[in-house]
Amino acid sequence: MDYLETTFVISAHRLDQLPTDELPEIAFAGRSNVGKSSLLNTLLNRKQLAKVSSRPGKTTGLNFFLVQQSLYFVDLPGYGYAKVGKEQRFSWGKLISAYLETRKQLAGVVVIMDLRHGVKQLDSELLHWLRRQSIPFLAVYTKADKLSGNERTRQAALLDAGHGISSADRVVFSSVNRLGRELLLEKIQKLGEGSRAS
Ligand SMILES: Nc1nc2c(ncn2[C@@H]2O[C@H](COP(=O)(O)OP(=O)(O)OP(=O)(O)O)[C@@H](O)[C@H]2O)c(=O)[nH]1
Ligand SMILES: [Mg+2]
Repeated sequence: MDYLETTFVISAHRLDQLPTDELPEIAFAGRSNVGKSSLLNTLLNRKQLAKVSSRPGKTTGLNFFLVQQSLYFVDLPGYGYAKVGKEQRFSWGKLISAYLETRKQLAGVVVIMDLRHGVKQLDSELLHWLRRQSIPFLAVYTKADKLSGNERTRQAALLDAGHGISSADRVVFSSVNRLGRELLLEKIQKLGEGSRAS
């Protein structure tokens, strides 16, 4: 799957701005600066469709991309970035959790983590919460280009064990060399087919 027809639809800052057509949605979540927007661009084969920045806190709304006229990819603001004001952090958090909690069309969440880092508290909390809510998810360990083959295997095993994730439910990925892109697209398609709305 190389070219995916995609259009940017809306950057929503309130739930009443979300699309009303009831297509399934796949949300992309993770710590600030982990590479969510880069991953979306890599999946969609577009350079700067989702805005990328080396400074954390780039994505601020729920950004909806319509893919192949059939589902939405939703780029979420990152969590865990200390330098945005408390108030802004709180309102993002509220928006994201309200969205994840109430959205019927949400088919699943792709949870993106940095392959170089160990288990992070906020990622653990999100994964626990998704399990409790019975929201299907996929884990992605990104920035794999920064590690050698051996280190990749070791780090992936550490994250699997730390988060209780089976190797079939995660993808080792890189937006720089596109490692894992095909596998992730396949898994996302499966996630979309199990939509809560259908
Ligand atoms: N080496 C490497 N760098 C990456 C990769 N993915 C993202 N980056 C870099 O990481 C930084 C953050 O990328 P973004 O895609 O903006 O991250 P984000 O998670 O969307 O960030 P927020 O929207 O601020 O939460 C940028 O400098 C990217 O170029 C990757 O796979 N490998
Ligand atoms: Mg972003």
